[in-house]
Amino acid sequence: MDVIRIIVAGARGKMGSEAVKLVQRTENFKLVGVLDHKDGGKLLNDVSDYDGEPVRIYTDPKECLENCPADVWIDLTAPKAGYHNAKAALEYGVRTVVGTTGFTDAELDDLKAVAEEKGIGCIIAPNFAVGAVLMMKFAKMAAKYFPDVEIVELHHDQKVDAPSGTSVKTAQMISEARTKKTQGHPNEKETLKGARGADFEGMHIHSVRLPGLVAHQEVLFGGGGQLLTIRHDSFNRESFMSGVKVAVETVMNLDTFVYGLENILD
Ligand SMILES: NC(=O)C1=CN([C@@H]2O[C@H](COP(=O)(O)OP(=O)(O)OC[C@H]3O[C@@H](n4cnc5c(N)ncnc54)[C@H](OP(=O)(O)O)[C@@H]3O)[C@@H](O)[C@H]2O)C=CC1
Ligand SMILES: O=C(O)C1=N[C@H](C(=O)O)C[C@H](O)C1
Repeated sequence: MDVIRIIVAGARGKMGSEAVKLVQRTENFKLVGVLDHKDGGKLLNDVSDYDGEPVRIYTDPKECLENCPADVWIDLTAPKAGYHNAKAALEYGVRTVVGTTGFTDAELDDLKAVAEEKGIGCIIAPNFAVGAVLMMKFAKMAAKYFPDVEIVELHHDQKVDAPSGTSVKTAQMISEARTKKTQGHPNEKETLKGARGADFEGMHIHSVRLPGLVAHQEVLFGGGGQLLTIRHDSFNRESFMSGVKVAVETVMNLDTFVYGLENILD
């Protein structure tokens, strides 16, 4: 098996530190550099419990790419940073696996254009947990029969983007199967702004942020006298790592842009 050289961006964060552990324990993955906000110039070993071969922390993506020859850039940072990092990596000819959420449609289109122009793989997955991918697929199946749907996503209170990337992806997948419909009473009025949540093509997305939570989502379908609830819970960040591993392995054989893990799972 060929060794896959990997840079992890956001390596000191909640997801990035799990990704570093994943790279460390996977036989043919090799950590060659990391990017983060803090401790630029130091070794990761000096500021975390990483005990693999020493790797340097960079704060500038281009400098990181120039100094750390890599096959794959894993990005787990923050909305704006994730976009700029992924673009820099693709322009440098490095394949990308992006878990960062909160991109605009224009940013996604731009990353797709750069990946296609360069002819290299780029996987953007708003959720790497296999259960969450199944939740989205089941929701799409149900939407054919139940056009009335509300999405409730619940996350820890350190999350900066709302609604979550997963809830937006869920709404996009549902809209592929759902007959367009504006839900609720036609004369509905909010007496408190935001009471009905975000509006995605007439579907509503509600974002809950509370300490103690990790990542959770319910998709509620209502029909005459019945309610179908599809729910997924991630109780820890380890739950995302098998998806990250599959994405890294798959991106090595891709020469195009993929949005959503469901497009690469069997
Ligand atoms: N696709 C998926 O399955 C999942 C995706 N996510 C997404 O992954 C991202 C990271 O989540 P999480 O780990 O919880 O967040 P954290 O805030 O814990 O980690 C983000 C890390 O990136 C660093 N960072 C932020 N901005 C920059 C920048 N401009 N340059 C360099 N480093 C930067 C942060 O540093 P500092 O703290 O110093 O700012 C931090 O170390 C989010 O977008 C989240 O939505 C999360 C879970 C699952
Ligand atoms: O920030 C998080 O934690 C998560 N972000 C992703 C999202 O926005 O959907 C994936 C997962 O829900 C955890």
